[in-house]
Amino acid sequence: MARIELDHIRHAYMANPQSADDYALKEVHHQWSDGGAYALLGPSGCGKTTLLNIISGLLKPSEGQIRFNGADVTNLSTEERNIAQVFQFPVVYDTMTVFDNLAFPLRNRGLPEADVKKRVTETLEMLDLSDRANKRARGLTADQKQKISLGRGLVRRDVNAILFDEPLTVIDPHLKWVLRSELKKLHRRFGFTMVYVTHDQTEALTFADKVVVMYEGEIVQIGTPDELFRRPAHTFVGYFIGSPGMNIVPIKLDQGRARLGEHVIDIPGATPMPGKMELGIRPEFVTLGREGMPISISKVEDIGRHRIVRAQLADHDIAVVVPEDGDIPADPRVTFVPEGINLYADSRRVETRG
Ligand SMILES: Nc1ncnc2c1ncn2[C@@H]1O[C@H](COP(=O)(O)OP(=O)(O)OP(=O)(O)O)[C@@H](O)[C@H]1O
Repeated sequence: MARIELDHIRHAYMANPQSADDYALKEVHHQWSDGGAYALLGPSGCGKTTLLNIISGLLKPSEGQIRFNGADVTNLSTEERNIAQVFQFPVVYDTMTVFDNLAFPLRNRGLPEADVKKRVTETLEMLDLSDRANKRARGLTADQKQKISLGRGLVRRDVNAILFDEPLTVIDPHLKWVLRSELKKLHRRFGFTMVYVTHDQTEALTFADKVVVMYEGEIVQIGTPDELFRRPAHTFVGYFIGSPGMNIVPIKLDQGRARLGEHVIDIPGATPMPGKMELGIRPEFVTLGREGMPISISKVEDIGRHRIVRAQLADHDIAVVVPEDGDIPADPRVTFVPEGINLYADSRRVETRG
């Protein structure tokens, strides 16, 4: 398996790009560790597939260098990079048996038949396909075929990385959960370097050690699920991760205090900065009660374990998470839990020395 270094990578699909907006992938400069499980998460069109294809070798970046364990692979093909890939739709040889489909990449590399048998049998068991080993792939359901594709990616142990491009799209919801847990187990057992593209936050957060959040051609944060929740580095991360997303309200910042409309919120250590200032606070860190800033409630959604209160605070929409048995007073007010407050200047998080 390999450490993947992305050294000042940029990519434009057009010839002669002029400005940053002409790049589908703006500058990416990161190092991903050997054996890491990374999820590339972001909305449609943010550049996930572009970055994945650059790693796999399907696409040569307009600028920059990509290295595996220090060796430059920028000009190498996928084959030469020794990468396994699993795509959104199954890639399966219909006329071969399920067993032979999985054995194919191993036999191709001349692995002794006894090892082929051992690996394939193990992988079939993991994917719960053992009883179909000798059946032809033709006639299997779409999700069984996709399991074969996953199996073909996982059966090899010698690859530098396994790349997954929205691999569970065609899988039914229950099986999705099962396969995600299996992938996680496999990762722990074999220490594969895995890169997994998805636009589904649940999928990303349950699969990955590190989630790489992309937005408009940029990596805006790489973090653990907990870091993305507590300290979103960009307002987009706050909004995109979490359900509901982070509340983001414009503020004016003085030394140590933020003004939100006529309200004042103490933020020790905060200093005024140039740029558009915003305060971000997750609905879980807003306390509803009889003290604090008055809100007007527009809706209460009961979602079982807790309720989501939708309200206006100083003319801005906010969401508040209230425990199932929590009180909603007639004159509702809110306070912000200090540790849940994040400050943003032009959408980027700024540290306070509170
Ligand atoms: N072959 C191409 N030629 C020109 N533009 C492209 C090409 N492929 C992608 N793009 C553009 O590059 C940007 C990033 O696309 P990309 O497919 O990497 O995004 P994505 O995050 O994977 O989206 P999705 O989740 O919809 O697959 C988009 O604006 C897209 O229209």
